Amino acid sequence: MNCWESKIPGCYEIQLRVFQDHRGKFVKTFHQGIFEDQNLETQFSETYYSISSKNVLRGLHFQVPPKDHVKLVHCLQGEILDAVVDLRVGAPTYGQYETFHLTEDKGNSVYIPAGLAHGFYILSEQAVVIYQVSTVYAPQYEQGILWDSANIPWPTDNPNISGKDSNWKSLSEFKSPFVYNAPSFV
Ligand SMILES: Cc1cn([C@H]2C[C@H](O)[C@@H](COP(=O)(O)OP(=O)(O)O[C@H]3O[C@@H](C)C(=O)[C@@H](O)[C@H]3O)O2)c(=O)[nH]c1=O
Repeated sequence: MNCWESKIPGCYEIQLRVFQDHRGKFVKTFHQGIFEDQNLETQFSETYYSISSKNVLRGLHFQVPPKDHVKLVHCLQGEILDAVVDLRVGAPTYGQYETFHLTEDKGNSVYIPAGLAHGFYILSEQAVVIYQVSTVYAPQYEQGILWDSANIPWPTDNPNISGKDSNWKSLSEFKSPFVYNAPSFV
């Protein structure tokens, strides 16, 4: 497993090892020891997946404190444009986005620290996206920002989105409760 920090501190792209043979593929998406070695969260509380068709956009979502959480996102089937926006007040990248091209073929994941909004757009005919999150789903703490309010270069202006996702506040209207804790070095 290789891990690269993106321009957003604490947000990583992870390249998994893909074993391929005449039967197909074998990919391990999480290994406690390796995550500990990289100082990444290892206590995940829930795992879930969604199946979406082309042109669907889900997001941009997050849970606010005290139910905020780390997300580990992996595209099991198909191809997505994954995006995060830094909502941590005081972060050097506050308000900025980063995108990742997650595909079944590459076998890559995104590790998203608490305090980032997350969403993705489906590039393939269908995509299956699986997540691990470090706190359980708490609908009363679930919030979002409008998908097109953070300058993310989505491939379309007219994605297929849920009613809920069309009604979030824009990034500029959102009062962030997240505070950036810079990593401390001894
Ligand atoms: C996220 C979630 C949803 N649900 C329910 C609520 C609803 O009835 C149904 C679909 O929920 P949503 O419309 O919120 O699903 P979706 O828009 O796919 O939400 C997901 O979007 C991406 C971008 C993320 O980052 C995820 O963490 C999650 O927020 O599933 C749960 O029961 N548990 C959960 O953890």
